[in-house]
Amino acid sequence: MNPTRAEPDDDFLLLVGVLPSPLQEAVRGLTPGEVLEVVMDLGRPPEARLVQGSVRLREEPVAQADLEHVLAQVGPPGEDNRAGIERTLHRVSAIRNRKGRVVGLTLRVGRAVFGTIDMLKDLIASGRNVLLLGRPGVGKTTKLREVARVLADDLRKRVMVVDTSNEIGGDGDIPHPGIGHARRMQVSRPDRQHDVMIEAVENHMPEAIIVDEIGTSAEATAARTIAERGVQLVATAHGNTLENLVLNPTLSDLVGGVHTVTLSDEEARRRNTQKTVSERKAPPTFDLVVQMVGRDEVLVHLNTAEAVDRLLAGSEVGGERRLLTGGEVRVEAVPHAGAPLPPPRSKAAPAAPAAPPGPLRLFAHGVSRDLMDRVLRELKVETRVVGRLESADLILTLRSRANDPKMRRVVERTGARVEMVKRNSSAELRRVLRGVFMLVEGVDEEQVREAVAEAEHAIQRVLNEGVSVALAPRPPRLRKLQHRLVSRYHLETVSLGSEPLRHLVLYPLGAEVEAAFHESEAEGTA
Ligand SMILES: Nc1ncnc2c1ncn2[C@@H]1O[C@H](COP(=O)(O)OP(=O)(O)OP(=O)(O)O)[C@@H](O)[C@H]1O
Repeated sequence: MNPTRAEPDDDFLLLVGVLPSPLQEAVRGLTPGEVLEVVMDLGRPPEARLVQGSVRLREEPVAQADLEHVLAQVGPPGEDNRAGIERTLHRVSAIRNRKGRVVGLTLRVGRAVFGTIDMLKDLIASGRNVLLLGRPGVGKTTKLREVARVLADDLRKRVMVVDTSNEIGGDGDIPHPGIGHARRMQVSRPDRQHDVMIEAVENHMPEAIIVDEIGTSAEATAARTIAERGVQLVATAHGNTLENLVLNPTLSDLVGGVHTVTLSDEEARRRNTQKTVSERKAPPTFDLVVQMVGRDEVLVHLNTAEAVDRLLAGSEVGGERRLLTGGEVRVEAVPHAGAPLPPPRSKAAPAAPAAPPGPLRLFAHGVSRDLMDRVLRELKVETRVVGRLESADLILTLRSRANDPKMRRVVERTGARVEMVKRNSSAELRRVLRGVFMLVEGVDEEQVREAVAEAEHAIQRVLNEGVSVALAPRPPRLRKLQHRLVSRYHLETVSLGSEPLRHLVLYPLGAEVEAAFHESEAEGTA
């Protein structure tokens, strides 16, 4: 049996079937493709969580008998408090009280989604190790399942899925067709995942290994062992962004690990830094990191080593944004900025051998090349000025030439970013390029770092917890920088208060924000 696009709906009915009958009726009334989870908490009305928001399934609260009804269908949850429904991809997770009795259930709809990794296919096919990051529920497991199928069926590799909670290959001993011909190893207890990862390499000669949720240092070590044996590893890890991972002492090893080193006075002067700095310790286990911003939007770090080095040097990491819209994949370069990377300090900490994605490629369209070169030198940003429109990641165009049909055609094809300058003056070029590279004039680097770190932390909280978060008061330039960072995640921001206490507040997606408050920083007028 091959999975088809229609199959999830048939599978969906199997999940509906384990619910008490009044709830079955309510869930059947919903559009299957929009249901992500059914949530049943003792003493509260049951709910369905949808792609957009959630709905109550009935007013009457969930009773113990309702929970027992579901558990009788799916069997007792394992040590990870999860149970499955045989030959489906659904997952039922239990919440227990202090005495061990189940008082809540989350029934997650699992789906095999064909084509969901179209925007990552080249990365997967490259044979390099890929780590997927993203907030819970963003669709990491669904992508990983399709990675297994594509590697096994389309690229004809010997693939082994290490399936700790049977989430990738589904419940039961025969894997779900969603993983294609990939083989699957079940894991008896979650704390054995690292053993099974090693067992997979030693006993079954795989060319690729797929693992969901690397979360412990034993698993990080197993991942390194697999990578050292030349087996391709595609995995997910706890953590939403590369920054989270680097700051996580247990998992930072996946991206090379971090240690603190003390520089000589001369070296510190040369780099213009403090004497004690954080540096990457080793080559990363994963060559590429894919940060899932949404189901159909990712930020790819094509060279983990370089991205981590930039992060530790306090610079913008940049990357490649990929978007799937109407079946088309659009790729845009996200420029990185800040000080150039320090050279490797000694042979003990070499840079990873992976091919670097290179600096941002810039094309001057109607803009004086000499002037642009001069401003770029002055701003000390790392770019390569290219001679062909087709090779550019970023096109700097004179406003009067912005509608040039040839340029528009190229942009449509390459997805290059276009920035406009009103006139050929160095002040204007400086203004635009500063915006592109997020350079902030008149504030010291430490303040910039702090404002960026604060905004990133808040973004994660808003995305994970769905709450609004107020940032500390900042001067207008830093608020503008924070606003720009937040807007990449399509979150709402407003500025509140008056100077010097004016500050940004971040709101979750879709929150109703009073239009009158809308952030003027967006237009750069603050
Ligand atoms: N491309 C997609 N199309 C339709 N549904 C999807 C898609 N991606 C994910 N989903 C649905 O969204 C929900 C969450 O997906 P998934 O379990 O893959 O997320 P996750 O990031 O692995 O979450 P967690 O970290 O909590 O395990 C599931 O109900 C899944 O079926």
